[in-house]
Amino acid sequence: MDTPVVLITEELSPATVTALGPGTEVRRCAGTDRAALLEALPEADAVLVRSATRMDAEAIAAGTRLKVIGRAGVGLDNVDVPAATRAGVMVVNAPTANVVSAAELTVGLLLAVARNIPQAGAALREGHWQRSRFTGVELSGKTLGIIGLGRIGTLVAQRMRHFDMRLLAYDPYVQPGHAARTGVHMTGLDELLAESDFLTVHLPRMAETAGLIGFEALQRVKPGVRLVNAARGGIVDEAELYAALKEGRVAGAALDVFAAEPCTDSPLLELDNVIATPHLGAGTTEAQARAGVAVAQSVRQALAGRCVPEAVNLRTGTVDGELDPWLAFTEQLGRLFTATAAGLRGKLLVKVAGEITGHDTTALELAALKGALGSVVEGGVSYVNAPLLARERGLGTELVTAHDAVSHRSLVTVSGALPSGEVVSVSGTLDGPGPAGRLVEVCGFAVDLALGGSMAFLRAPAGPGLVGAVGAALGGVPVDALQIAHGAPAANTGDEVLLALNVGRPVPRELLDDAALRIDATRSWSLDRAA
Ligand SMILES: NC(=O)c1ccc[n+]([C@@H]2O[C@H](COP(=O)([O-])OP(=O)(O)OC[C@H]3O[C@@H](n4cnc5c(N)ncnc54)[C@H](O)[C@@H]3O)[C@@H](O)[C@H]2O)c1
Ligand SMILES: O=C(O)CC[C@@H](O)C(=O)O
Repeated sequence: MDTPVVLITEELSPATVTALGPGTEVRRCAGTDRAALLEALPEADAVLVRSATRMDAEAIAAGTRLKVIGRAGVGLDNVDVPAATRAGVMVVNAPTANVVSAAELTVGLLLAVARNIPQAGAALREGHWQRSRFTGVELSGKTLGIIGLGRIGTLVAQRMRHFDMRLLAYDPYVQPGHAARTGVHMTGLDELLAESDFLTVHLPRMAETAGLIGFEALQRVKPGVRLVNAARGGIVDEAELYAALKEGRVAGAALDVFAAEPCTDSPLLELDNVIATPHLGAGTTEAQARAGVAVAQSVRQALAGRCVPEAVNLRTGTVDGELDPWLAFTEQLGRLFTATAAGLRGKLLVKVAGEITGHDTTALELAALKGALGSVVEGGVSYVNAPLLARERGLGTELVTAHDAVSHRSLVTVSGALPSGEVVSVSGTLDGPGPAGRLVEVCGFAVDLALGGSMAFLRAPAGPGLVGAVGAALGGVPVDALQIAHGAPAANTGDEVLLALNVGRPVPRELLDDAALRIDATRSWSLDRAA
């Protein structure tokens, strides 16, 4: 396999490249230079961005080899996650890496907007010693309204409690118990706006939150309120905020984020009662190192074909390391299932039995689906888009687990019913020495062959001379192993047997047809080495 190319499009901590390790080729381009980005993406297996690179549908489509987008930070508003999911591209972020830094900046902005610190400092540099002009207000005894009590909102609450502030929060998705433990009283938005002396916003930017603090909300604020936004631009309507600041209804604002960034010419920047920073919430050495390393580690896992706990568009969470070999193996079973069933209909049942059920095996359902769809769906199938592609084809999946795997330590079976009612199933295990898995059952026939490489199967009436006839038909195709498998006692296989072969190279269809003809096979199929 070629060395994967990781494209870095923004300034990231040097620790990021170290964490990517020697097995990747790092390339760089400026994510804000659209033409350069679109030119570099087609060769990238992974792209690492912060908030300034727009990974929209066009950019994702340009990344024809792209397997993962790593966002070294929290917000994903610059990444089109649905477009990535459709394209089978994993999106990973570093959801907790910079929350402390963002909360600390918020605390700094609250103090700065209360005491006019930046303005007073700037005036002093210009030679003006103006003490009364910059008289501020205390935080102690005042009410702080926190809009969005998630990770950062909570850290801000925990810190501001020590400034003797009364804490209110508006967040319809937070449990009251969490707020109570943090010393915060939950309210409706109107009550919070009416009662707060300081407001701080900690929401993601989404359709629902864009413009949330707009004309109506700013009409309802307590006159003289001071507002901090270190979350995302656009949640506070900039034109309405400007008007409210001019009128004095809002006494001051501290803004770290803007609707369009970089932002150097907003009318807000001309107001004396506005202080601003250039999106510095995550701008600390610690946060950058944490975010870079976390996202680099996730990207490495994604490039190695593993499930990544931090992936935002993947159904599985953490996958135990011990389950890793089972993922690739179950994917192979999924491929063999599709070849055996000659199609995909209705529902794919993934049964996991035995010792491995001691782990969370949800990812095996995805692995089977990825394998099952891989040979029949054009374009890439990944853990990310497999559920979507299955839904589009009306294919359901179900995972069932059983404690006991009968004669194996652990066993995975992928099965499904054909329109005729016939059940197709394939089972395999990784029991035994070595990493290679064994195929132990195909449609009720008990086999014992290595699963992998190229295989061929013929189902035919039992009788003499089967092996010779098949061998003669396959001619020069090297046969590594051949078994005549009989139906398991409970299987409804009649007087048929299954000839199952491990072959050294893919069997051309015409040779398999010839072999089938010679032994009156009722069905024949093959599995080629996975690409
Ligand atoms: N300035 C910076 O550099 C910087 C750094 C980190 C994060 N951020 C921004 O801060 C935001 C918050 O980060 P977080 O880690 O706390 O996220 P989070 O997901 O932990 O918290 C967001 C909270 O908003 C709430 N919420 C969602 N929709 C809401 C709505 N319509 N009304 C009220 N509440 C709603 C959620 O329930 C959640 O509790 C991020 O989305 C990111 O955009 C900015
Ligand atoms: O500095 C950055 O890249 C943005 C940080 C922050 O806004 C985030 O969403 O993580």
